Amino acid sequence: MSPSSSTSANGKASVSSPTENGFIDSLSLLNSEKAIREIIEQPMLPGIEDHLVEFSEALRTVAKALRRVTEGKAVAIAEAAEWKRKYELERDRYLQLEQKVLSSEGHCSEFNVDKARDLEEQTTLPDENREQCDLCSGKDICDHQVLRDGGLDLDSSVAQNKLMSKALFKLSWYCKGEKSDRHKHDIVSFEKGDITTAERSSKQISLKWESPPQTVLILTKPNSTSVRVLCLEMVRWLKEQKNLNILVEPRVKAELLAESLYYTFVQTWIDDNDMLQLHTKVDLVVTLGGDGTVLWAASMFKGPVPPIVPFSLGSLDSERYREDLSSILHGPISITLKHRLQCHIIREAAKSEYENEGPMVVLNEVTIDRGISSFLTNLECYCDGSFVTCVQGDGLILSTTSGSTAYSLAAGGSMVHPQVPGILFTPICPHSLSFRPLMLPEHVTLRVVVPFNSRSHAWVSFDGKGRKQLAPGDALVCSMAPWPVPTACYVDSTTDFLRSIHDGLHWNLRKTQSFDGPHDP
Ligand SMILES: NC(=O)c1ccc[n+]([C@@H]2O[C@H](COP(=O)([O-])OP(=O)(O)OC[C@H]3O[C@@H](n4cnc5c(N)ncnc54)[C@H](O)[C@@H]3O)[C@@H](O)[C@H]2O)c1
Ligand SMILES: Nc1ncnc2c1ncn2[C@@H]1O[C@H](COP(=O)(O)OP(=O)(O)OP(=O)(O)O)[C@@H](O)[C@H]1O
Repeated sequence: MSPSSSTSANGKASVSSPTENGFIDSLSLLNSEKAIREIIEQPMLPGIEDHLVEFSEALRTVAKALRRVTEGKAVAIAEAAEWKRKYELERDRYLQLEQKVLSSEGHCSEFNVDKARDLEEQTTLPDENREQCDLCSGKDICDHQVLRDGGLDLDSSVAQNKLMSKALFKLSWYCKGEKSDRHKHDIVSFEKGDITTAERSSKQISLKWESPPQTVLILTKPNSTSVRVLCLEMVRWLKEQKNLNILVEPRVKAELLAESLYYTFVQTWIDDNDMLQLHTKVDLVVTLGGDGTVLWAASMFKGPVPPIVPFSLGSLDSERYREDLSSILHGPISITLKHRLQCHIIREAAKSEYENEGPMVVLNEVTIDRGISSFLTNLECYCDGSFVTCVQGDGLILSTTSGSTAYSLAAGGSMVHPQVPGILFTPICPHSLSFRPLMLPEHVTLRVVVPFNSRSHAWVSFDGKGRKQLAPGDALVCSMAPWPVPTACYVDSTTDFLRSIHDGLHWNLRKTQSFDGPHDP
């Protein structure tokens, strides 16, 4: 039997002989256990601890740098999308200009509504019959060629007797009865050393159709009998009186067909990819339901959104839909451009940028909260790279101004007119007496990070939906989306806003003080 060995606190090995006593095996075991404990407890070799600290700090710096790069990429992707949008707008404007030039040169001089209708019929002919165009002899570009039916794979059982091209419209800004085609931003001038700001730019926006709208998407709140009845009526009226293409969700198409085979003309889409093309086809979206249905409608358009006409059952008179829709289809329409936020989730554990998530686009707000965890959230917030604060409480709401009357309001945020561009920064039940809500300008990028020392995960939700978990090290990056939601007004944006806070929220409702009683002398 070989001698057993153990290591003492000073690191030297001690050797016991098996002949020393009969308990040698258990003794050596006890000795080795003690030795291991001593090794664990003894201080490290001088310098090693410092090296380890340095090494872990270096690793953390590298991780931070990598995360910054990924976040930078997310912002760059959002910027690229914005540039693409600008390019497409510019290209469309150029094509329209070209069309105008051709018209003035006599190529398409008789391009009017009737001609456009004739043209629609021609374009439904097979390709070989479409070579010659009456208006431009097939040589030049007309609107109908640029915009004619593209990717959307509409229900093939439906006879499409009309061309699905987008109606053109123009926006103009009004102020005190004056009209202007250009949206004047606040410009600071300093003529002769005096600083002045230009005319206020917050004006009522008016949308004027340049060609008649042809396709209406109707979205309805599910499981509501009054909504279903109104939808049946409205679809029939829009088809028979206005001769429009009608699109509905697959669920609604099934409901309509279950009601009557009369509704076979109603169109729908087949899969989610088709849904992504809707913005290229739809001229107008009508929602039948409440605010949640408007949020649903906006969520269907990740990019540009067609004008939305909300019919709120219960609160507004849906009986008047014929007059309201007639005047909207004729135009001009007063609209509110409701801003949206775009969000990306940057995962700490992501091995490549493709594992990050986004953009998610919200009309009301993005909320980061503690979910089912009973611990305080611990959220580090940065605005364009500057540290804002650490939110310790139930969570944080980043809200648009049109969402300021929703969850942000319930958490103590201000109500803000929807045409004010900005991002509301509203804590949820902060565990501090001095945490007041903030409002930041629309051009900032906000970053909310769950720090590594957070006791729990956080949860993020988008307009109250699509909950996702944020692990320590994960970040949410949020900025203003380039695609607002144009919403038709009943009167104008200010009157509608005030009406919604009076009627919907009973803002500052108080019994009027009686006249009798003490008066100032
Ligand atoms: N404590 C709260 O107030 C609270 C809590 C969770 C969610 N919400 C809100 O609910 C929204 C989701 O709405 P939903 O309809 O899918 O859920 P929901 O059916 O639970 O409706 C929530 C309520 O919020 C109202 N609402 C939604 N957007 C509004 C807005 N911009 N202005 C005024 N009121 C608004 C709706 O009319 C509805 O009454 C979220 O975006 C969030 O703002 C509020
Ligand atoms: N077309 C739809 N498909 C699926 N879900 C929808 C659709 N339209 C609305 N919803 C969902 O139904 C819920 C209720 O909708 P909505 O807010 O319109 O009704 P409401 O709560 O009765 O209205 P109010 O705003 O008056 O309280 C929302 O969560 C919304 O996301």
